[in-house]
Amino acid sequence: PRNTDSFDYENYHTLNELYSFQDMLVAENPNLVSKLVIGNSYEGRPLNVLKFSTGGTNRPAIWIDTGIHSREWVTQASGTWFAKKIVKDYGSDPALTDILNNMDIFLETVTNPDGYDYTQNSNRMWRKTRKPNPGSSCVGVDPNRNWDSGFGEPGASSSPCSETYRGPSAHSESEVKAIVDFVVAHKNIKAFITIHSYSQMLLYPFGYTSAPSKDEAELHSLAQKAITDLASLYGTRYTYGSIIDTIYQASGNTVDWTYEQGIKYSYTFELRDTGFYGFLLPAKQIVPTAEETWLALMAIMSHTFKN
Ligand SMILES: O=C(CO)C[C@@H](Cc1ccccc1)C(=O)O
Ligand SMILES: [Zn+2]
Repeated sequence: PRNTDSFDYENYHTLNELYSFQDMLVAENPNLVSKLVIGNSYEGRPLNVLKFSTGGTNRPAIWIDTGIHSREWVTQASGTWFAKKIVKDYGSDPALTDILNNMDIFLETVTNPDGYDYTQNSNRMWRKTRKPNPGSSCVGVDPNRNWDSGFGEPGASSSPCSETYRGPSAHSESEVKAIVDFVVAHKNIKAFITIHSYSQMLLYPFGYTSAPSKDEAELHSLAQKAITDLASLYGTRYTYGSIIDTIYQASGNTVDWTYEQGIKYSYTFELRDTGFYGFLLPAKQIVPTAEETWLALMAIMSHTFKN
């Protein structure tokens, strides 16, 4: 595709196509979009983050990532659609314009590039990172168990061959450490949204413990509002609640850590579907999924801005 208008949002793309989309979007919108490289993957690929900013210095910010689990292809595709949506709506949608006149948005669309490349070329069902594990023939760490929050407690595996292997230590994976370092250095992130598929759920901390978060009531009611907005478009129904209550116990997960860093509005999305296609969601569902999810993201971003 020659530009982001002719990019085919209704299909899945190679890693190179997703990276070139990022560069095209920046080139087309130099006053709104820039690209940060926050680190490198194990295999040496840049970890690119799109920054949407209308000025200021270290403004309060919203973080969104997609594709931390590489096989969840509708998420990287949706993240790409979100990037274009932000550019299209700034200046025309009052709510988004208001947000971007006061806050920055950071969007990492390919959060596990090594894994994504592997799903494209070797194993479509790959989930983890691609770093070899010393003393094991099994490769990779689950990047949603590698965070320093309840790390190593029940809800993750100590076996390198497990899909939920937590890794040898917290933040051992460069793809995770890069985000940790970014969050710690930025100090002004107000919402952190990490996007997975599938199950159609909107989840908030905690996953490692059944103890409710201090903000449970607010996170619950905001989640309810967000999934109601989501459902208004195509009737897609989500469940919602704390991670441990709604899906299962999971330690060392992303939003438990971001919440414990003080980022109150920490959410994990599980996009379409509920298992009929699962990770192999047909490409024709990409745009409808992205459109409905955007409504939920706007609910969370607007609430974050107002609070
Ligand atoms: O990958 C999954 C499919 O997206 C399910 C997620 C469920 C989960 C979501 C949020 C926090 C911890 C776990 C996972 O096991 O890491
Ligand atoms: Zn996942």
